[in-house]
Amino acid sequence: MAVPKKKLLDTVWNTTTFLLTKQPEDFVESHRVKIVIVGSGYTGVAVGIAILFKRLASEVVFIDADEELAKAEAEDISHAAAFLGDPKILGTKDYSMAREATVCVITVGDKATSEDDGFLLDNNLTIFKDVIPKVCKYAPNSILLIVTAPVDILSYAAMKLSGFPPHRVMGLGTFLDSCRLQYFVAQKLGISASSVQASVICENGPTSVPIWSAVTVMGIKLKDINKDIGTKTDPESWGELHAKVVESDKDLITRKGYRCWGIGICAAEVVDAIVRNTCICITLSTYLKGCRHGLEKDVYMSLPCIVGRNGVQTLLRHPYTMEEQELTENSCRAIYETQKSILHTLE
Ligand SMILES: NC(=O)c1ccc[n+]([C@@H]2O[C@H](COP(=O)([O-])OP(=O)(O)OC[C@H]3O[C@@H](n4cnc5c(N)ncnc54)[C@H](O)[C@@H]3O)[C@@H](O)[C@H]2O)c1
Repeated sequence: MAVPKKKLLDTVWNTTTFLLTKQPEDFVESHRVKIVIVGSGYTGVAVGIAILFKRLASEVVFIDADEELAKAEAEDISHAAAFLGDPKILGTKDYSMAREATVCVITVGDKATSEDDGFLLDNNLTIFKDVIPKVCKYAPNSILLIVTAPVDILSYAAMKLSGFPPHRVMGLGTFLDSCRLQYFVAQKLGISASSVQASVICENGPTSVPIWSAVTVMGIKLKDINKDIGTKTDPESWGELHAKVVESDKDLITRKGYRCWGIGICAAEVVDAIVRNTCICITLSTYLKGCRHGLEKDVYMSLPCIVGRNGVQTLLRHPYTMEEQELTENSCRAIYETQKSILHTLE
């Protein structure tokens, strides 16, 4: 309906009041899916982009101690928000912006580069002691997805520091390692990665365990064709592919200075499983109460998990071979050896 010219000129107005009958501040904010990403470095931004391209969130908040970085990254992406389903994208150092988040992805990390894993753990643990309580204060019902390395130890620390039930704290663990093994196996066979099922479990690190007994193509076990697959006596040296998986991060960092895309895409897949309650089965670092894997200690390590709206809903019971079971116990022990050095600081 046309507004009489006389009436408009008589009222105080600006372009917005002229164009819209209701002011933006009167709009009701209903049903938002807010995803918070703590850490706006290479990894955090890759996670954010992957989430946005999948249109999983109506709001993505980047939180970083370097507020200008977080704001600039959010703004850079926002300029093309029209092609991402018009989400709200914000950058801040203010943790109150995490309020009512569905998922909080933790990618904070110390900038210092050191070959010493103990140094990395100490520094990142100090950051976690600062960051995790703040996130949990404002997003007490969220699910925490830990990406920061060493991911198994820091997922355990995050569970302790948050006070969240273990099913709501998970680490990205060996999810990307499983994808990498799937990719390398597919390359060797000359077929597509999505036609191959492959998983790597336990530590996200050198003691990770490739489950060769369950590498399949259309249900056909490669182990039924080559009974020595992945072992030292394997004439086809499939085990080299696992070595490539373990070396992947180092290799990419040597060649391009950092790595972020694979991890970003995997993290978005987990967020997708939570937001849409898809109940997919993937290898994630999850809480294991003592005894389950031959060690009477509680640890976080990767196993095939069913993931949905409540986080890790359940675990898959897998019939591992004797050799795989033995390697699993070794890996579990290796994780606990590192974890025990920080236990007293978490009480
Ligand atoms: N599991 C994996 O496969 C995998 C893959 C990639 C990265 N990562 C891990 O993710 C982490 C981040 O890697 P990156 O390459 O993005 O590093 P990065 O240095 O680019 O980013 C880290 C960000 O954390 C921020 N930060 C540091 N301390 C903070 C604090 N107290 N509060 C808020 N923000 C803080 C920094 O300002 C920085 O922007 C590392 O621990 C890395 O090892 C793991």
